[in-house]
Amino acid sequence: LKGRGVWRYKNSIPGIYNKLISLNEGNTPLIPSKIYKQTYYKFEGANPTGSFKDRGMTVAISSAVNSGYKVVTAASTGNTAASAAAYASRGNLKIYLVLPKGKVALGKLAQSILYGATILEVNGSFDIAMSAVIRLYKELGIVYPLNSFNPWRLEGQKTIAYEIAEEIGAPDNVIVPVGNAGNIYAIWKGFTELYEVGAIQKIPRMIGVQAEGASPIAKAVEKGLDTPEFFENPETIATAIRIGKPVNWRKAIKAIKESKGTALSVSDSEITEAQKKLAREEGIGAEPASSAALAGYEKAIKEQIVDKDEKNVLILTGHALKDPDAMLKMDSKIILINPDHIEKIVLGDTN
Ligand SMILES: Cc1ncc(COP(=O)(O)O)c(/C=C/C(=O)C(=O)O)c1O
Repeated sequence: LKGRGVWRYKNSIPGIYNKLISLNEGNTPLIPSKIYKQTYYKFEGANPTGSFKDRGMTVAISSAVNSGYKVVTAASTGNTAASAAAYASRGNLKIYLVLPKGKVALGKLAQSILYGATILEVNGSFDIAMSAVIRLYKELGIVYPLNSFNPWRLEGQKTIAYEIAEEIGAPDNVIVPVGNAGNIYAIWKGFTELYEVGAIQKIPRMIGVQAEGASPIAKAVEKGLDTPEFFENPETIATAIRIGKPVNWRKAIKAIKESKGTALSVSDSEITEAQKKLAREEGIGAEPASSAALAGYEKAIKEQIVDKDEKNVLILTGHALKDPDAMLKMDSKIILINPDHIEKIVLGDTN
């Protein structure tokens, strides 16, 4: 495992790990944009279970195993579930996933089943599932909570910053989709650690992007509030970030403020258009919540919050395959043909 992905940075990850539970996560592609001169996409969909969650899960599950836990649990909008289930099976741990019934994208539910997790469904939002896990952990203490208030998760996720800096130095702006708000803080923490040891000369501005119907942090930043107004019934097609009460909101606001960044929200239609643009112009398949990064980026350019010619990195947090329903709803070119006449179609198809 030496020299691979997240554990290449073992010395900067706190904790003693006699045993590493790893799927060689990390080392994801940094893809230059065809559209914007100095814009890059950090494609986290290339991780073993298809999202950035694997970076934090390898650390959290390794920590659970090294601490002798046998049972782990996580509430999730889907990607944490898929990742936790994979790493739990890798680490021979029993896992209970608490999921909002009917609100988890197909690919993620399928993965959670595939990896053999016990799935506890609740009627209600992700936030209801989250509060159940917190109560379970506080009352029982025998289960190990894997959500992103678990500091080990963020220690793994901060390696996103390390990889970016190694490849292109410190960007001017980093645009991150925000749900439970751990990742924007983790990435900021990574850049701050590099800055403190002199590896980079400036810390990028952290730009958080939320879906309008689930945007407590974006609204708090826009209104200059210290405490966000939470969303009782968050709603967006970007189900991964359909979170009304982010557990890490304090950390996210700290990262945004200290980096002189900001947070903004985008509509579902802007997210859908961005997902199409990423795929059909950049050749990159990202799920709706990830595409919010491009929607937010283009809105930030329009509002002169960022300059498109600066060195900017968008974090594409999850693979398009996670949410097949979102793709199937898109305009498509499907033509039923008589196979004997295929040349007519192709020769006649001028566009
Ligand atoms: C694709 C994708 N993009 C962005 C986010 C937001 O990251 P955070 O702001 O650190 O929460 C998530 C989060 C998912 C969960 O919270 C979960 O899986 O339970 C995600 O899956």
